[in-house]
Amino acid sequence: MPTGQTASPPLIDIRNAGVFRDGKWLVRDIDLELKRGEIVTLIGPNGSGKSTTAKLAIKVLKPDEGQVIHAPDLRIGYVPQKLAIDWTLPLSVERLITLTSPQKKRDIEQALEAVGIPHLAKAELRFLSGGEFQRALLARAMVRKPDILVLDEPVQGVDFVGEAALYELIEKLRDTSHCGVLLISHDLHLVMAATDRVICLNGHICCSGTPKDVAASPEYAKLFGPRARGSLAVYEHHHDHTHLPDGRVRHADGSVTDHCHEHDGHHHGHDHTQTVKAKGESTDAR
Ligand SMILES: Nc1ncnc2c1ncn2[C@@H]1O[C@H](COP(=O)(O)OP(=O)(O)OP(=O)(O)O)[C@@H](O)[C@H]1O
Repeated sequence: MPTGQTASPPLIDIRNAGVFRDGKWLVRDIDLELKRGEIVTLIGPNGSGKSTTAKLAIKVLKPDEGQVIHAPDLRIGYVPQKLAIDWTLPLSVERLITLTSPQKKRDIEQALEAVGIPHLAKAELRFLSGGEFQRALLARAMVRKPDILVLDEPVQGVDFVGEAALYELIEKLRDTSHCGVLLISHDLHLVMAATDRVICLNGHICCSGTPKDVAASPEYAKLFGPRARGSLAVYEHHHDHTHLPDGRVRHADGSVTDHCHEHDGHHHGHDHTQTVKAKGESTDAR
């Protein structure tokens, strides 16, 4: 069972859903479950229906066939792809968080603390870096204490190092608040290793599975062609040993023992050294 996932019913259950607009199906045959503590990432080329699927998931769009079922009283934190903001007007981070609904000062402080920008409460949005701005948007979503966090391209305008840091933050938010996370990755670039499931869209679900499975799947390779080689990178923390499902421990040198070695450092999920594996290098995705 993936990290943090419980046997509870899904928070969101999309069954065989489709959206029909202007005489065509934008997406069709979408099946997707999101449980508490799970991270699901949607990937796919431009126009493949990622945002449409996310909007379907949060009921901003109604399915024209199939159904979308939410757990009772589901609270959603949504970080949209674009925000309609008049950038000529001064707008502080604090104000962004309270724009659509008032929030307690303590809750705002906690949300900013959780995303690592407690010092930027009064800062003007237009002067923030890309990474700081995305964190402000995350704080705005987290202040509502959501059951699920839906992030439509949370790393836009962020450089590679910042991107890895943001993925690490999202993983941490999932761990501390135990919410479910639906993540849309518009650039086929970096998929968080903490992702339990990747769903590759192309108007329908082209393939799905763990990041490694998807990177190695022929459907994925067919969809992205030569770009697939090395372009799906999986962001991973470096672990010097891994706990196997049967309780044994696999070490960095490949050996397997019943217990950790005395000198073993970090357990799975606690080492923040960053490594990135380009899956195309080790698979024959092409
Ligand atoms: N309301 C709408 N009416 C008609 N067509 C739409 C509507 N919304 C989206 N589309 C079309 O549906 C397709 C899927 O759009 P969507 O925004 O879901 O794709 P996406 O995978 O998120 O793309 P991108 O990576 O470019 O953001 C696109 O061809 C888009 O032009």
